[in-house]
Amino acid sequence: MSAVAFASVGPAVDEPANGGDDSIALGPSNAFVSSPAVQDITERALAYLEAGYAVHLSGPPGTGKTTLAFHVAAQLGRPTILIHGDHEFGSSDLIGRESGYRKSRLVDNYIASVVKLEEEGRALWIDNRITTACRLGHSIIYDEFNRSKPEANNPFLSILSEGVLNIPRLHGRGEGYVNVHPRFRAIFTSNPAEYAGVYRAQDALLDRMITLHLGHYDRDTEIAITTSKSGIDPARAARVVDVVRQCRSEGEDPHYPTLRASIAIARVLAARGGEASLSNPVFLWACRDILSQTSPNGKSDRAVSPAFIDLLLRRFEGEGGGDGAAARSGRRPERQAAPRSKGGK
Ligand SMILES: Nc1ncnc2c1ncn2[C@@H]1O[C@H](COP(=O)(O)OP(=O)(O)OP(=O)(O)O)[C@@H](O)[C@H]1O
Repeated sequence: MSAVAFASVGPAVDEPANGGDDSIALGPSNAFVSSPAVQDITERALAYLEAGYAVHLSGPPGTGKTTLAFHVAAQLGRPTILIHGDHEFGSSDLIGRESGYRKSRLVDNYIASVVKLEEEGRALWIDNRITTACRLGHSIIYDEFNRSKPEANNPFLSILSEGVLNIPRLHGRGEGYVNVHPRFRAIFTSNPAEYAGVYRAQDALLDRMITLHLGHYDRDTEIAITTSKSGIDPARAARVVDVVRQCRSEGEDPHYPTLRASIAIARVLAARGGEASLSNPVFLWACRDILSQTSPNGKSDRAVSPAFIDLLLRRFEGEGGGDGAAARSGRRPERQAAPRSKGGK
C-alpha cells in the first residue's frame, strides 16, 4: 500500500468566471491509501473520463465514493467544482440565474424646449457552478446527485450527450447555448441503498454516464485506511476491522457498520491507548457505543446490540485474540447464541 493523492488546497486560479469561480485545486494527501483495489477502480474511472465519459460511483455509505471521486479528480489536474445534491436545488442553482436588472436612462436635452428620454433595461445573468465548469473546462464532483430532484439535473442531459449546455433563459440574448469546454469532466456519486431523501435518478441521465458499482473494500484495504486515518499500528487496526466486518456480515444490514466505524474506534484507541481486546475497557465501550449506534434498525433479532457485540468480542478472544481468524475463515457466530436486542425480554 502506498499513500498518495488528494486534498483540497484552496481556490484554483484560472480564467475569471462570470459571477465568481469557486473551484478548488486538488493536491496530494499522505492520508490517502492507494491499495490494489483502490488503484484498480481509479484506473477504470480515469480511462472512462479520458475517453470523454462521465463517471458515476455508486455504492452504500462509507465505501469511499467521495474520497475516490476527489482522488480521481485530482488525477485529471483541472480545477474542481464540488456540488452536493440537495432536494431544494432547481436548475438555476446549477446553471445560473437572473440577478437583477440594469436600467440605463438617456436624457437628451439638446434642444432646450425638447427633452428626449430613452430607457433601456437589461437583465443581469450570473453563472452558477455547472455553467462555469462547462465554460472553463473544470472538473465537477457532484456528490449524492440523486438527493436533487431529477428535473434539477436536466441540464446534464444535453451537457453529457451533445456537449452543449442549454440555458433557455438566455435565448434571444445570443447566449442560449454554451459549448462545453473539451476538458470538462463530471464525476457523480450516489448511494443506491439509501431510500430517505433521495430520488430515483432518470434512466436517461444514467444512460449517459458509466456507473462503477462500489462495495466495501477488502480487509487489507480497510486495515490500511483505518491505520492511516487513526494513527494506530496495523496490528490493532486489523483487530478493529475484523470486529467491524464481522458485525457487518452477521448483523441486520450488510452495509453497517461501515469503515467509518473502524476509523472511529481506532481513533478512540489512538487517543486513549491500550489494546484492541476485551481486557481494555476503552475498546469494549467504544465498540459497544460506536457499533450499536451505527446499527440502523436496532429492533430486529439481527440488531447489532451491545450484548451482541460483547458476544462477538468474547468469541474473537477465544479464537486467538481477535486476530481475524473468524473473518478470514468465513465462520459466523451462532445466531441462536446471539442475545436479544434492546427491548427484548
Ligand atoms: N482510499 C482511502 N484512503 C484514505 N481514507 C479513505 C479512503 N477511502 C475512504 N476513506 C475514508 O473512509 C471514510 C468513508 O469514505 P467516504 O466518505 O469517501 O465514503 P462514501 O462512500 O462517500 O460515504 P457516504 O455515502 O456515507 O457519503 C472517510 O473517513 C474517508 O476519509
